[in-house]
Parts: sequence; structure tokens; C-alpha cells
Amino acid sequence: MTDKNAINIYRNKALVNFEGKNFLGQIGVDSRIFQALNGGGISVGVISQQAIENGISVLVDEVDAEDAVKFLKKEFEKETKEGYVNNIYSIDSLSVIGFVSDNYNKILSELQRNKIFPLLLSQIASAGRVNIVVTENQTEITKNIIETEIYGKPKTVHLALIGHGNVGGTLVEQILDSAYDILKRKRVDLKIVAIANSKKIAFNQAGFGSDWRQKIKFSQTESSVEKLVEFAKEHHLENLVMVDNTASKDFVKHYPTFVENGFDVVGSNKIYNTLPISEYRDFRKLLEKNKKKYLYETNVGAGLPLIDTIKLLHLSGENITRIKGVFSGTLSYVFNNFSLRNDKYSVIIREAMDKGFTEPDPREDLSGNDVARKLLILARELDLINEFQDINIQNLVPENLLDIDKNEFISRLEELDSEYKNIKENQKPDHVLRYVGDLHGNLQEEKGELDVKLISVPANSALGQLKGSDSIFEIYTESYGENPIVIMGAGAGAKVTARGVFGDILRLSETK
Ligand SMILES: NC(=O)C1=CN([C@@H]2O[C@H](COP(=O)(O)OP(=O)(O)OC[C@H]3O[C@@H](n4cnc5c(N)ncnc54)[C@H](OP(=O)(O)O)[C@@H]3O)[C@@H](O)[C@H]2O)C=CC1
Ligand SMILES: N[C@@H](CC=O)C(=O)O
Repeated sequence: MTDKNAINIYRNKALVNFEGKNFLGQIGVDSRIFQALNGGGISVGVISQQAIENGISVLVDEVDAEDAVKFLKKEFEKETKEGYVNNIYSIDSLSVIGFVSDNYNKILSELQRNKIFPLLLSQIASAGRVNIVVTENQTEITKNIIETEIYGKPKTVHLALIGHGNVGGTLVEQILDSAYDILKRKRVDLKIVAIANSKKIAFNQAGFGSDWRQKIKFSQTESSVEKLVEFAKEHHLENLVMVDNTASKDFVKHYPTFVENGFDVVGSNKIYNTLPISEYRDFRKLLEKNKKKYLYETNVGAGLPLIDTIKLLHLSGENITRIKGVFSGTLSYVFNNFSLRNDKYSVIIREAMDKGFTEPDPREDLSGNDVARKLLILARELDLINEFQDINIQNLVPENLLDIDKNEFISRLEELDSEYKNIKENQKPDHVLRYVGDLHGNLQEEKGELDVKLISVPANSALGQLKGSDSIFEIYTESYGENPIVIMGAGAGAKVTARGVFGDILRLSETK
């Protein structure tokens, strides 16, 4: 007895395509095709008029494909000469997958999202039975997707993690720790199939385990986006997510390649969102065209739920009039501590580096660039078309230390001490230093005003009372009036940031 819920796969099939105009609808064509093929001892699976434009497709066994083309060319020789038939040819190495489903449209859209476009579909509506024809190398991934939809089989999400430093390395550990729970609770099987740094990449189709650091350490494979895309194709991996935990300006240039090759993108890297607005917008169009998503909640406020909140307020029509606060965990830590303690500025900067708050190059924080990027990312969430160069940035790195090697800069941090000692001592009494970002102006216009600067505030003010590496974001809106929505909490740190990236991965997994 056959199981009516089974998914049946018939391999080694071919489609013989028959192209012609003003001819295919004519009565008797189908039966001539049948007769020509049956007469030659070839059994015909399905005849479909929809598979190709102006054409008929006939499913046969692959071994019979060549003969089938020959018989049909003979049968329709006259019509070919008269120009009614243009072309008769076969496509080999195909599989037919048959299944029963009430939710056939959902399956089709999942297949499309994974870049699988069946060559032929036939549906017996009353029985809910569907047959689809796909290429041999798409058979496994198609079967997995259909099984997930029909049997509720756990959905496997294949993760490629780029960057395994502070944030990326912590993320790998968090995923490995929680994967089993997520599989049980959410029926999502998170598999880390690739891990890369700037030099090497390691692959594991079955998913990396706790020995991942050894595997990347001893990998012989040079880091390469092409190899990663090739690996995903070769192993027919569905539900692909590329996670960028680098700070690389070069790596983001590959985002479009990932999207075009079936990957969704998650990133803590802020660079893509601060490229010129034309590239920012083109990428959004590309995502839409490919039905892919790009999530980056950790770009501003690390693990704090900031971008989503702002997106929702804006989408729901709330008029956001100003966003200001302390946007940098590093600069929060530096000035909160420097303002109260007697330690040197350089000592406290080194502490922030040791705690994993700073960017890979701490000048990105101290120059104000990192805060400026965050401010720009928020402005663009409000559909403002500001560019990075529109931002007024107070740079805290002396000119002569801007372009030297990173390690040399770190070794010369003490050169900043006397200037910041003076700044601290020249404040009004009971004041403290804070490095703030401010998005203001008429935010209904095309561009807002973006300022990033060091200020001195009363120690007993809201900003003055900030502690540790906390960030604070005050969101002013029309409905909330004078009392802003305030989001406050850890603004940097590997654990909170990795947790935020993990949240984005799960959010994506749920929509898959
Ligand atoms: N730290 C924090 O609190 C927060 C950080 N972020 C963002 O997280 C990102 C990562 O920061 P963090 O983990 O501290 O940085 P790290 O310097 O610790 O790690 C960076 C990782 O990226 C890899 N990498 C660099 N360039 C490339 C490349 N071209 N291709 C592949 N891999 C590359 C590095 O490899 P290699 O060792 O070979 O160079 C390294 O593994 C940054 O974009 C940062 O802005 C966001 C919010 C908060
Ligand atoms: N270096 C950044 C990290 C988070 O984006 C900061 O300190 O805020």
C-alpha cells in the first residue's frame, strides 16, 4: 500500500521541449506527440502546455530523451519546414518530485526564496497532488523544503559566520550552547557550516561543534566568498544566512553576491548602512527582488532594541522629531570613568579595549566615526537621505596620530593624556564629560542635522548620571511631546552584541 503523504522522487528524467507558435493549441497535437513517442516504445510521463512559453513539454526517462527528440522531429518535419515548429530539444538530469499538499502556494514561495524554480508543475487539484520537475542537483534541497512544510520537519538554517573575534567568537559559543533548545522549542536546526576570518575559511556541512577553533586554526583554505558560495551550491544548502561580524570595509562589497546567491544577511558590521545613499538604496531593491532580508539590530546600541523600535514608530506614522544621547559604549565607559576617577585618559582607553568595547581599531571610536555611523544609520531609518560627509564630527584623535599604524597608535596613547587632563579640569564645578550624538532639525525634510561632539554636563543630569559602558538614546516624537522615549543599557560588549546578532538570526529563521 502506498502512503498518500509520502514524497515520491523519480530521478533520471528528461523534459523534451517542443516550441512553436500558432500551432500548439491545435487539436490533435497532443495525441500526435503521444503516438510518435509510444510508437517508438517511449513512455510519456506528463504533457504540459505551461512549462515553457509557446511550448509543450513532455516528460520522459532520460535514457529515452535522445530518441524522443528524434521521433518528434520526424513526426513534425512538415510543420518545422513551414515554420510552425521552431525547436525540439531535451533537458536532461531532472527529477520529478510528487507530493500531496493543501498549501502548495506556500511550498512554491519557499522554493522560490531558495532560488528553485521548477521547470514543470502539474497539479491534480481535487486530490491536492502536485508533481514538480527540478534539476537533479536541486532535488535534495527541494525535498527538504517540502518535508519541512508538509511534515513540520525541523527547518535547517545554514549559517556562514564571517569574523570570529570578540563578537563573532562569542556568537559561535552562544549558538552552540542554545542550538539543542532551539531545535526542541522552535523546530529550527541552526547549523554553522562555514566560519571565516580575513585569511582562512573552514567548512563543515554537518555543522561545527565545540572544536570549531581548532578547525579554523588548521584549515588550509584561503578565505574566499567565491568558495563559500560554491560550497553552498555544491551541497545544495537551503535557508542560507551570512553573518558579518567583521568591521571590514572591503567585505561588505560582497553583500550583493550573497543575496544573489540565496543568502539572507545579518550583520553587526555598520559599514554597509553608511555607504553612499545610492548604494544603500540599490541594496534594498536587490533584497526585495531576491526576496531576501538584511537585519542589523546591533548596528546601533549593541543588544538594545533600538533599530526595531525606531522602525516601528516611523512605520506606524509617529513623527520622530529628534534622537539624541550617548551612542558609544566605548566613549561612555571612557568619559564616565575619566570624569570620576583620577586615572589617566590613556589608562581608561586601554581598559575599554581590554573589555572588548572598542572597534578593532579604537580610533574608529575616538575619532567619532563610529558614533557618526550610528547616527547616520538611525537617520536613514527615518528615510532621511543624509550622507556621512553631512555629519559634524568632533574628532578626538590628534591629526598626527590619525594615519599611523594601529599598534603604533595604541603604543602612543599617553600622548593624549595632558590635553584631556586640561579639558577635564577646565569644566564648570560638578560637571562631567560626555560624548554625544544628536539628530535634529526638521526631520520631515530630505536631510536632518547630525552632530557628534564632546560636551560637559552637570553631574546630576540624566546624561551625567550614566554609568559603566551604558548608552542612552532619547527619542523625541510628536505624540510623546517633551518626554522622550528613553532606551538605556549596555551599549557595547561581546556578549550583549552577540546576543543581539543571535536575535536577528532567530527572527530570520522564523520567517523562513
Ligand atoms: N564590540 C562591540 O561591543 C560591538 C561591536 N559591533 C561590531 O561588531 C563587529 C566586530 O567587532 P569585534 O568582534 O569587536 O572585532 P574583532 O576585531 O574582535 O573581530 C573581527 C573579526 O573579523 C575578521 N575579519 C576582518 N576582516 C575580514 C575580512 N575581510 N573577511 C573575513 N573576516 C574578516 C577578523 O579576522 P582576522 O583576525 O583575520 O583579522 C576577526 O575574526 C564590528 O563591525 C563592530 O563595529 C557592533 C556592536 C557592538
Ligand atoms: N565600539 C562600539 C561598539 C558598538 O557598536 C561602541 O563602543 O559603541
